[in-house]
Amino acid sequence: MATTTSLNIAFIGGGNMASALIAGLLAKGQPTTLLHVVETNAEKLADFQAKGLNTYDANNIDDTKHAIEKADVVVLAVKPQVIKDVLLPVKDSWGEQVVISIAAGIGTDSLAEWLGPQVKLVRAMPNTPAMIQMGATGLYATAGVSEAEQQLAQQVMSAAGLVLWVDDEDLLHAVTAISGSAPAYFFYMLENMIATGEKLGLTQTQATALAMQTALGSAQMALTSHDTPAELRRKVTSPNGTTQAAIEVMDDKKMHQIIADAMLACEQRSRELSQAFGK
Ligand SMILES: NC(=O)C1=CN([C@@H]2O[C@H](COP(=O)(O)OP(=O)(O)OC[C@H]3O[C@@H](n4cnc5c(N)ncnc54)[C@H](OP(=O)(O)O)[C@@H]3O)[C@@H](O)[C@H]2O)C=CC1
Ligand SMILES: O=C(O)[C@@H]1CCC=N1
Repeated sequence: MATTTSLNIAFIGGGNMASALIAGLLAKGQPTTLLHVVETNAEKLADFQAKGLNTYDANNIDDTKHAIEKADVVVLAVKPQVIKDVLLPVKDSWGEQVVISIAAGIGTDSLAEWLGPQVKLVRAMPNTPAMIQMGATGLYATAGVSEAEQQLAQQVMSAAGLVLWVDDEDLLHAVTAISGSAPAYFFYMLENMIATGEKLGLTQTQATALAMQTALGSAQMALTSHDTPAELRRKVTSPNGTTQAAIEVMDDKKMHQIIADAMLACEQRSRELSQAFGK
């Protein structure tokens, strides 16, 4: 089977998530000459062109079709709000390409209607740490996608980090809540820890270095330890000590409930996007 480095991969939409995935692919050795980006934004196109990628003006339907025709794999990386309008004008352009949609919420029933039922369709929910090959991606393949085509999609997305298949499309809403959107939860925690560190007298540089190294160390420890996160937490928490004082505030303010509510809101919003912008 072809490796990603011999595949033509086209991105329709060259924004934040496409840029993160492209960075992952480039780091894995994907030649720029085999990467294609279709975008409306001239500045973004110029940036990709300066890096040696092939670029196409999305305002020109023929240009978009040209990119699709060249590609073995096409990643749909536009906002859920516009994906239908992007796909319908190029419905007659699809051949053997494996199409990977990363649009949050938009179901394969809608996508198949806009692409045509013959298209080999995979949905993915990646996250932005893809940029440093530390991403986590949930994947779902529709019935018509062969084992080899699934492997192809997996190769493309695994350039970004961990990939994990779900066999029920509905679970992609949960994947969005636990990993797709979740880098933002951790960044939010870091932002606020750093701000409070400064209020406690540390410089911004000191607070940033200490908070970030602690996030990295904790994640690495949780990944490599035989202990569960709950056990690791207990090992930091001396009876009646400093950590207990902090955790008691989190418990009193029902932080566990805040985390659960936030993830449920995320999952629910993904379902709403599916209703609002699906067929
Ligand atoms: N960001 C994230 O962490 C994640 C995002 N996703 C999904 O990825 C998709 C993209 O999100 P994100 O990268 O954040 O969004 P961005 O807005 O950064 O990227 C979308 C890009 O598509 C461009 N665009 C708009 N219309 C068209 C068109 N007709 N043809 C081609 N390109 C067009 C936009 O240009 P312009 O700026 O000019 O409008 C923009 O550059 C979404 O569907 C989102 O749900 C999934 C997982 C994680
Ligand atoms: O916020 C969003 O809608 C996108 C999908 C997952 C992460 N970002």
